[in-house]
Amino acid sequence: MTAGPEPFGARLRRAMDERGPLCVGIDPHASLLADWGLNDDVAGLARFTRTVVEALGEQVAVFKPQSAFFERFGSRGIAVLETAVEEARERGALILMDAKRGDIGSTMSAYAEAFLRKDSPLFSDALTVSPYLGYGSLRPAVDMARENGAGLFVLGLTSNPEGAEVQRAVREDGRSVAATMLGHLAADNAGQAPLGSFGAVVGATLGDLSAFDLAINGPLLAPGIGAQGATPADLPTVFGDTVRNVVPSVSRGVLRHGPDTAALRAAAARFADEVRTAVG
Ligand SMILES: O=C(O)c1cc(=O)[nH]c(=O)n1[C@@H]1O[C@H](COP(=O)(O)O)[C@@H](O)[C@H]1O
Repeated sequence: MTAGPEPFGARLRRAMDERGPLCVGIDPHASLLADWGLNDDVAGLARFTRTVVEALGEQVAVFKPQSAFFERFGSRGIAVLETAVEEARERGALILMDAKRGDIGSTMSAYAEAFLRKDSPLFSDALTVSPYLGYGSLRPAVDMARENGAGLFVLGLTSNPEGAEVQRAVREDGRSVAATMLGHLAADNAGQAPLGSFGAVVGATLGDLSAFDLAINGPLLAPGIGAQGATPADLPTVFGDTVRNVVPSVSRGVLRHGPDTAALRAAAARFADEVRTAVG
């Protein structure tokens, strides 16, 4: 029997150990393009993206390109994204595609083919997905991820205040929706070592979450650091004992230091140092 691809969770753990756990989001907002002296067009998008990948591709564990900022330029924007995925991989960074997909199971398998099948042009190490059509609707993506050594990050407790009305809603059995999603993730990660491949997105902005069991044996993506007001020092309060599984994510907080390569590297290094100090 031939061994399958190395699971995402194992690859992520190694990258976090070697490079530190920081994830830098590639979010080419029109306002950032302007601040960098670039036009809000495909050439500006390509220049911005290449600069970030070249500056940080050998420094950070994970890049999280935000698909919408590429999609807004149509097929030529997607081509820039494909190139970025390839160039980031050459530099050893993992790609978490932030496309927040979620649909009925039969359509979910098409999304899974687009992002999680090894021979797809947009094959990513992991994908953000929304479980709000029911966790079971994500099954084709879970299966495709397993087959291809990829992973998922499921929206659990998001960093924005509006998320609470759905995620903290309490079900008939007394459990919140978010707690239910975390339970499904723990089941999908059961028995995996050193870390499961199915993560939750849990905002670093949320304060004490001790009411939730975050011990899902999988990674916890923590956006909200930097522009949304959270800092690495908040991580122990939010994540408690699970803080070692946290992948802190920063987009604008790093990107606003560009286009100077040295300044981008220094900004990412500062966040990484603060994370190391906070997490130990
Ligand atoms: O899934 C995400 O990445 C995500 C989930 C969440 O709860 N909150 C959140 O801000 N994000 C994403 O994380 C990034 C945050 O960007 P900054 O606020 O610029 O660091 C954006 O790409 C958001 O879409």
